[in-house]
Amino acid sequence: MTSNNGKEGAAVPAQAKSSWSSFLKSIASFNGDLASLTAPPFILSATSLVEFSSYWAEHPSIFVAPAAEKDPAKRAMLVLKWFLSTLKQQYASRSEKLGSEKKPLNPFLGELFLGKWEDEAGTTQLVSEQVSHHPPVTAYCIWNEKAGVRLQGYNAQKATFSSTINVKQIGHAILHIDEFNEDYLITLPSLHIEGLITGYPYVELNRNSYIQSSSGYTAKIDYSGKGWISGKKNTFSAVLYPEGKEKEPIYTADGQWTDEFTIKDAKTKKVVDQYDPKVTKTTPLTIAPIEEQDEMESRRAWKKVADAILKGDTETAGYEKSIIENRQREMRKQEKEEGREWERRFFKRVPHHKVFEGLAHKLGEQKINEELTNGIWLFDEEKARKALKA
Ligand SMILES: CC(C)CCC[C@@H](C)[C@H]1CC[C@H]2[C@@H]3[C@@H](O)C=C4C[C@@H](O)CC[C@]4(C)[C@H]3CC[C@]12C
Repeated sequence: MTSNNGKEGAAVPAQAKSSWSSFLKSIASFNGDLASLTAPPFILSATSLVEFSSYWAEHPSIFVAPAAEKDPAKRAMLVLKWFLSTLKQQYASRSEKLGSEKKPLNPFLGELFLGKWEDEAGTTQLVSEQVSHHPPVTAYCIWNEKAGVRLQGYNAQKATFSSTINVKQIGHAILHIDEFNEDYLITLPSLHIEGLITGYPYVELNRNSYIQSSSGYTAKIDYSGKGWISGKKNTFSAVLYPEGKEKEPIYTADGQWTDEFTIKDAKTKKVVDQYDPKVTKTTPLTIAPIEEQDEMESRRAWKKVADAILKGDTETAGYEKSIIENRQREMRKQEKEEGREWERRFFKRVPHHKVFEGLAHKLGEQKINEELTNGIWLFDEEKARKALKA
């Protein structure tokens, strides 16, 4: 049950087999907080969940492409294309790289992941910050100044166990395009873990998710997987239609989010765009060398833990992790004594988010459940300017 690079059926060491079956027994009764899940060492990842925000823009050219499109319907189609192109990074990149999905490191309050992508799209910047620890919430902002495109959002996860681990994502993302003063609300799909029995877990997305634009277009993405009888892994089918007219689609998109997909004109059935992850390479994210990073930056803060996990040294990983956790406990105690709260570096809590509320209403979504995300989080440009200058 060590990584087998996706080749199932390889010999599994007896010790790993028995710790995996005890793990399976333990998750049947866990309480919904993924952070509290004690996974066997071989399923632990050396990467913190705060890094996952970068999956939104590993193809910067696709991320900024809608800003150059004058036609609003085509623009909405390009936003859908970008969203679909992020799914493989978000939900399958670990199983592809490591042979199976792994349990990420649980970020501490204030943990940061900062970087930028430099390529033909210019500079695209990323800030990701753990804005809450109980419940765990990550907020992020990704922007490309030249193109005038900005994505911001935050998310938490709530897990339940019923045959497998089922995860509901709480939160949303909003893409803003300056040129057209346009916003797109992106809802986050729920997911479940497949392959728990075989010991090579991977993510499958559930039901559907939406993209609602302020310009009056809705995209609905339906997810399906490999059934008992038919169907392929990681399949989706999407429609883009004028708001309220689901039966009158303008574009359709079909394929596998881990593989190729095609976008067609719904009337003429002509292919208008295609995407193949094997052809469209990702741009690597540039981050500061560890020694130049702030002490709150993820790779610097977790270095000793990550090194130990990669070496398979569980004892040292546990010891180094407890140093971080104890320091965090001390900080919270001190803040409580001083009657203050930890100051977030890039985000602020707001009472309402009008853009979200307006677009969510069009989708018939309920209000934001603030309790589940410890508030409504917005990128604070003022704070960011100061923090990035420092
Ligand atoms: C593998 C298993 C045995 C342990 C459980 C791991 C569990 C905590 C992981 C597994 C998949 C993770 C999802 C991941 O697929 C992608 C995303 C998208 C990203 O934008 C936000 C985080 C999220 C939802 C991860 C959360 C942690 C999950 C559920």
